[in-house]
Amino acid sequence: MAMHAVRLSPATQLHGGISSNLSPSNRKPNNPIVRYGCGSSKRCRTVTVLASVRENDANGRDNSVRAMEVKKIFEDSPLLPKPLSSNKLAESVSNGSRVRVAYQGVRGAYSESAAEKAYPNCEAVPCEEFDTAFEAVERWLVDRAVLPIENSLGGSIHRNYDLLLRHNLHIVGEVKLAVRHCLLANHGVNIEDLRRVLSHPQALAQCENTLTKLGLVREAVDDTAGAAKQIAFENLSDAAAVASAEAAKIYGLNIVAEDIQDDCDNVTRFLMLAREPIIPGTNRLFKTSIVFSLEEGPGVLFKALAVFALRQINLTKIESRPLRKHPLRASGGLKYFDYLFYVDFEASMADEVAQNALRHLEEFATFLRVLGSYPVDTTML
Ligand SMILES: O=C(O)C(=O)C[C@]1(C(=O)O)C=C[C@@H](O)C=C1
Repeated sequence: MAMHAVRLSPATQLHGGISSNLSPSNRKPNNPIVRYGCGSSKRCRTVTVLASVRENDANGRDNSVRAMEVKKIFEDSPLLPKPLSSNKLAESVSNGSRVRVAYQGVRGAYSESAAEKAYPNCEAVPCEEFDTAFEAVERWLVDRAVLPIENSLGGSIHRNYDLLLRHNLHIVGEVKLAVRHCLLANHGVNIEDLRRVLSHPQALAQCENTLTKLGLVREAVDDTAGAAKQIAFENLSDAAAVASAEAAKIYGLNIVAEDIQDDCDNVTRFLMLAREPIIPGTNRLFKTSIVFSLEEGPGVLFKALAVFALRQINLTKIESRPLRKHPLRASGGLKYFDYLFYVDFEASMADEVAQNALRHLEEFATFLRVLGSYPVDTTML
């Protein structure tokens, strides 16, 4: 069979709107339809792409040509927006009608789902780096940024704690997302063919047991959907991606294993960030996130945490990070590591008891900043 040109079909579809002109009878068996688009959002358009690529692979024809053509489809498609990079931020133009939410990764990343859960109907804007997502908010190009901060299996996403401090955005909400990982490979690739697995380090950590059983060599990439895209782009036959079922749809991959995370209860918590804080309320359950540093000495952390215990305020999270601007402190001829403590507690800044606790903490903290006071996501409790 000759290599068919891979082309974008004019049959561009609008979900729930303009219908496709590609009837099932047009679909010749040697012209399988690969769909690139999102299936979850009703407003999202789906481009139908005619491609003969699978047959060509099976017949051992030139895979590099196939890979280049598939790559071109992705690059040309206006429906898979290129992630923003810091030097291309100005290219991000708003149509003005929907909340724009920046996330790190490419289409199909869990962060995109988190943005959609927090702001249904939002325009999710992919960014190459977390810094770009922050910058996009700071420069008024988008309204919000979404940031994964911790996972029930993999733990804290440390770098993102550091970013919270480096930038001056406010936490205005949180979202907890059930993360169900799949192993995605190109069609025709079996689980026994796999040698390598690509994904975000957090996702790899969350599937540690399964990946070890399968004896796969881990390769870290920027995000789960980016891994899926790479598998498809490069038409890899010895590698799979750990990513979502949604990413499989978008990048035309096959799900070779489902629910591969080490525990079925796998939840990632994301933070929503904005230029302005929200006005904290008392009408529902609120949480407040703070960061502080302390002098060195016996019992200082105990004293700091006691300001909450004394007032019956529940702590939900504590994380320590190096104080990077001043990582070492000399005292009594010794050098100590210097830390920042990030604490989340269950109270609103509108509660007097929370204000009193922070006033008390200020008495001995060398630095204190409130990162945000925001409603608790109770949908997963
Ligand atoms: O790579 C993605 O899809 C992301 O959205 C990032 C991320 C993370 O940083 O934790 C989000 C959710 C999952 O825990 C795995 C990866």
